[in-house]
Amino acid sequence: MPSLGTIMALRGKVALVTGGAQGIGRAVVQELAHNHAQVAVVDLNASCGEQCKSELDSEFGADRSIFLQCDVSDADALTEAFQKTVDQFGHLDIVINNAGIINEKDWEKSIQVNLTSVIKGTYLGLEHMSKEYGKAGGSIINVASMAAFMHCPHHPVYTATKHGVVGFSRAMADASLLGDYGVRINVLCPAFVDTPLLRTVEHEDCLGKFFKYKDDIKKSMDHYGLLKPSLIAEGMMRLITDDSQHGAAMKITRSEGIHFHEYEPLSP
Ligand SMILES: NC(=O)C1=CN([C@@H]2O[C@H](COP(=O)(O)OP(=O)(O)OC[C@H]3O[C@@H](n4cnc5c(N)ncnc54)[C@H](O)[C@@H]3O)[C@@H](O)[C@H]2O)C=CC1
Ligand SMILES: CCCCCC(=O)CC\C=C/C=C/C=C/[C@@H](O)[C@@H](O)CCCC(=O)O
Repeated sequence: MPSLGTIMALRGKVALVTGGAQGIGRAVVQELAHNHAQVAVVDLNASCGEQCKSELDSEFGADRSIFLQCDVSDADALTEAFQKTVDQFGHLDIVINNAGIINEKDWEKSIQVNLTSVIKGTYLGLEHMSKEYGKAGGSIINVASMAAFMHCPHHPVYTATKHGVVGFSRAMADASLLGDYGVRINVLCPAFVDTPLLRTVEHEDCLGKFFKYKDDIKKSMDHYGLLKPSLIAEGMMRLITDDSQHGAAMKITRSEGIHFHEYEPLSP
């Protein structure tokens, strides 16, 4: 049951979620709509996206969401998706750069989707929300991973992209303060979550030369356990609605639940 505070915080707000048609993004889209936000679901997968839109229409009405089929690694397409969102709903308040893949074979693609697109999505979010562009402010949450705090031998490029997302997001949070953008920027780092992404590790096309370690990955999943996408959505709602959160790295694990990485203070 959504809290009155969350509904108050999100009613009239417009959110854009990349990778919103499945997995973690789908859970976040559901929670946003449930709390009376309007949502743009941006996803490469047209069939999943149309299914998601149909479900949202049935539960919340056709005016609560749009589905925009888009490859986030295509900068022009992503730019168009942001503009279509603002054209449809009039403004933008929340951006969740969530889309991500595991592909150690076509590792350049992993970097394009998991890091370059998150950078582009952050900059597009600022163009539509930052006071430096005459806008009213907002909130950006980039999705990294607990892989950003560990180094796993079976997906080194994926690990690199997630380290990059954390570093970029925290640096942009500092820039937002310095430049008085009025935009809070945070990063969310889940452990293993029970979504279709985890099933990609069964395919040699995704793990490439590291496919021989796939049993090791499964041991990690068994050891650490799988989280439900709904718990990640709960953490996302906290980052969206808690105005005190800026530059934070939220971790979500089976052992510690929703918590935050504690960074050493920078030496003066
Ligand atoms: N599942 C897990 O164990 C964890 C996932 N994450 C991260 O969470 C985010 C979401 O992952 P999941 O929901 O698990 O994955 P998922 O594969 O279940 O869903 C990802 C969605 O993104 C879409 N997508 C993929 N490439 C795209 C592209 N180029 N353009 C637009 N949409 C695209 C897919 O169509 C899919 O609907 C990713 O950034 C992932 O790295 C982080 C930690 C753990
Ligand atoms: C190839 C599979 C990758 C799937 C997508 C992911 O990003 C999975 C998440 C990657 C690693 C998860 C590690 C989980 C560790 C936690 O459970 C934690 O308890 C370990 C303590 C480290 C810490 O809290 O800093």
